[in-house]
Amino acid sequence: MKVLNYIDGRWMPSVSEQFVPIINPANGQSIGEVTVSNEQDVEQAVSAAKRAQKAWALVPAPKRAEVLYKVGMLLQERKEQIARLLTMEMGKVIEEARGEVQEGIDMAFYMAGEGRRLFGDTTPSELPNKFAMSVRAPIGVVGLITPWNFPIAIATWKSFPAIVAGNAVVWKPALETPIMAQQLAQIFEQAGLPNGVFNVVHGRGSVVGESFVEHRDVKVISFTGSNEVGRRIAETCGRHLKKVSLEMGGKNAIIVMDDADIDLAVEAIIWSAFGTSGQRCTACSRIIVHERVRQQLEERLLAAMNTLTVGNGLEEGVKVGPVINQGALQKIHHYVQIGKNEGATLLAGGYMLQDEQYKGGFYYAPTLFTNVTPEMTIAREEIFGPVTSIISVHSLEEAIEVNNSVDYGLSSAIFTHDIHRAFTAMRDLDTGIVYINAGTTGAEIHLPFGGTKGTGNGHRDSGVAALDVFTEWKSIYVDYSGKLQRAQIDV
Ligand SMILES: NC(=O)c1ccc[n+]([C@@H]2O[C@H](COP(=O)([O-])OP(=O)(O)OC[C@H]3O[C@@H](n4cnc5c(N)ncnc54)[C@H](O)[C@@H]3O)[C@@H](O)[C@H]2O)c1
Ligand SMILES: O=C[C@H](O)CS(=O)(=O)O
Repeated sequence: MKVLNYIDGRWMPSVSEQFVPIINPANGQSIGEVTVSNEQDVEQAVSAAKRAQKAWALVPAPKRAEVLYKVGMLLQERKEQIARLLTMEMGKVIEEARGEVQEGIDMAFYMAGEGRRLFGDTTPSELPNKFAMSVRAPIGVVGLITPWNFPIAIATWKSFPAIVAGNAVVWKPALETPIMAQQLAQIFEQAGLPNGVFNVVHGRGSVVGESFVEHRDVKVISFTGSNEVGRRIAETCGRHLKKVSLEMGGKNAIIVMDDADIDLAVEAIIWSAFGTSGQRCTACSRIIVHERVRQQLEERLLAAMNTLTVGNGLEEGVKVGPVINQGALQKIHHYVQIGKNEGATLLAGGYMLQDEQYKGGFYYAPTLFTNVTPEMTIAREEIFGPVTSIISVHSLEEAIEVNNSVDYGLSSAIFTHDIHRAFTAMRDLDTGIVYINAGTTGAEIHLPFGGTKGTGNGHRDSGVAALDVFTEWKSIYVDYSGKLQRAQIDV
């Protein structure tokens, strides 16, 4: 499989003529190659988008939405095929891959509906016979930069609202997962989106990403990825006074109170900590447990972890797939070493899986630490792998304080049957997403998605809030009095 750029409705290799292999993390084998672009390709894509956007913005929003309905139907038709490719390219197990494609389908229909709403406001004027309103106007060319862990869902969270609002898109997907970008571009092509409204440029962040962050005709950057890269992008956008939406890492926690349903909490922890091999921004990487139920939780958690099968995500019964590449494997293991050196107790895992059945792939055993303190590195930094840590507390107040003590603020959860505790946690947990009696993962696409503190810069993906990123408010006054009326003049 050869993955090319998609620019102005045409499939083309980069002018660089360079390709790199696409690696299946389950076995280390190449499943194709992808073109590696440079600044010239970006220039071409941005000019195409700029030309196309002018006409696209004039198409009425309900008509723009019709393309998204078609996109939703095509995604639905190809759900299984795309999900299988997603597992081969990124490694997540097939049931999760199907779930990710479903997120894209849901987002298509949801955002298509927004084409018939795209609400503005009417507001009474201060003056007689004068009408005042505000409308959402498209911004122009928007640049999307996305990670490899949700290579299709996150692209739909961003591109669908951008397009329905009348913008044109230039997208730089992660170089690890270009096949998903190709699938989405093919679907837009087949759905009849006019040429140039949706463009994909593959390449390295430091070249392609930076060059369109710097580009004067790209008016908005919507980025999802690591904190380090997000901060760099924000600095550049700041210099150019460019609007930027950042969705970055997390250090999410599940709080288990002494009145919790422990079996339910264990089920949620298993799913949130080890699903997608812990490579979710919302992954549960801290378990903050009331000391009275700590031992019970540890025992049941270990029992549940023993039932987890690690392997190729396409195989029946596999619950935990590989991590994305060798670099990720080394980074995860490094954090495990730090955890041990800083005095945490390793209860399970802590090693790479290298038996014959895992040959060539990038597999890490689901790992559980206990006796972790909030100051330890493994309790503060994003590991992005199947590693989670138990921190013991003595009260709800302490649990909330520990939850809030990290630099990130994406998702948190509490297990309790006490309505006072649940509502107090809902109010005081300093994260963009709070779950009561559910794990930290599993966001629904019609609610805003994003976080506080180091997780972002106040914008949100998903839900109607996504439209705030891709539109600008325009206030309009219509004076039908037939005379010049002046506001702000005292007569
Ligand atoms: N908050 C969220 O919504 C959310 C969702 C998923 C993943 N994430 C985060 O993403 C991270 C994992 O993804 P990753 O490893 O792909 O992140 P990353 O930051 O390394 O890369 C993200 C994207 O940025 C590009 N990039 C890299 N350097 C760049 C530069 N200098 N200029 C412009 N673009 C550049 C990459 O090529 C890629 O497309 C984790 O930190 C995870 O928490 C956040
Ligand atoms: O990052 C994308 C995921 O869908 C978010 S969640 O883990 O499902 O909440």
